Amino acid sequence: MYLGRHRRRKTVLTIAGSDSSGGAGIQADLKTMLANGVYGMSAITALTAQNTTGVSGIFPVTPEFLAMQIDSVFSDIRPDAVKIGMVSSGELIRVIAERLSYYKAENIVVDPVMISTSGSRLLDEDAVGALKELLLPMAAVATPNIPEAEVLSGICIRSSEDMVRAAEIISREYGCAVLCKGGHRLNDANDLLYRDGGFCWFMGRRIDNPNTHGTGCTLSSAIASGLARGYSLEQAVERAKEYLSGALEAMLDLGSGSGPMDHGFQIP
Ligand SMILES: Nc1ncnc2c1ncn2[C@@H]1O[C@H](COP(=O)(O)OP(=O)(O)O)[C@@H](O)[C@H]1O
Ligand SMILES: Cc1ncc(COP(=O)(O)OP(=O)(O)O)c(N)n1
Repeated sequence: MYLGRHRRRKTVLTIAGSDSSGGAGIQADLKTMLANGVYGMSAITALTAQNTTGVSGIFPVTPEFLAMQIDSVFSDIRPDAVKIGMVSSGELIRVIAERLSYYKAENIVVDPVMISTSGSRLLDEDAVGALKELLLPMAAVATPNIPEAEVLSGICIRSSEDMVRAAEIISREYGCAVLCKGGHRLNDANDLLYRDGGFCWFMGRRIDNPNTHGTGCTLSSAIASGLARGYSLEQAVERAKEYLSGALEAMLDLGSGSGPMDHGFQIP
């Protein structure tokens, strides 16, 4: 029965790879978006065959088909934020940059995914250059983990001071805010946000859970959801870390490798 009432939700587009095991990539992004109160949409850059033990194959879409997906979304339901995850080639990155600048996309969160937890390389050499040159300058925030921040800044990170220095180099070079994630450190889960020449720490509680597949995808999608809903970057990061900690604390245990988190932990 039509009651004449219309609801509007904020919308987020994820441009990323599909993870057949559902813990990272597009699948993690859409679950995170639902749990964070936004309507999620997707443009798939590649299919991956993977599970908790590793990635056995990557099958990229053509540049034309990626453009078609982005056009289909923007021409109908304009996203309030865009999250970019795994993009395996420079050619696909160029398509994304061109289409997003054509549509003047806002609130772009770039997760510069390079290597999976299981150690598989998820992008080629040419893609790193294109990512730096084309995607980082469009980002409201980039969210490298420590190994990715090392590649992007060209310095070795061994301490929290190094995290600040790396984030500063990336931010100055590419003109975006940088959240350097500390999940790869052993004793804490503190992330560093560098923006406009200043920085602040987001102190996380370290959760003793070996199942961390997809933490980066989840965090960046939750940040994009917060930005779409009108939160400041700092508020969006704070809320995203809270959500991620809850998903880790739920202690889901699936698969024989590093398993996924419980994205639906708030659902009874
Ligand atoms: N064991 C953990 N306990 C709590 N937070 C964690 C843990 N591992 C990672 N995180 C958090 O997950 C997010 C993703 O970080 P990280 O694992 O470094 O990225 P990636 O998944 O891209 O490698 C960060 O906010 C980080 O602090
Ligand atoms: C399709 C796909 N995209 C991204 C990743 C990597 O996920 P991420 O959350 O950045 O990293 P980990 O927490 O798994 O290290 C992936 N595996 N697959």
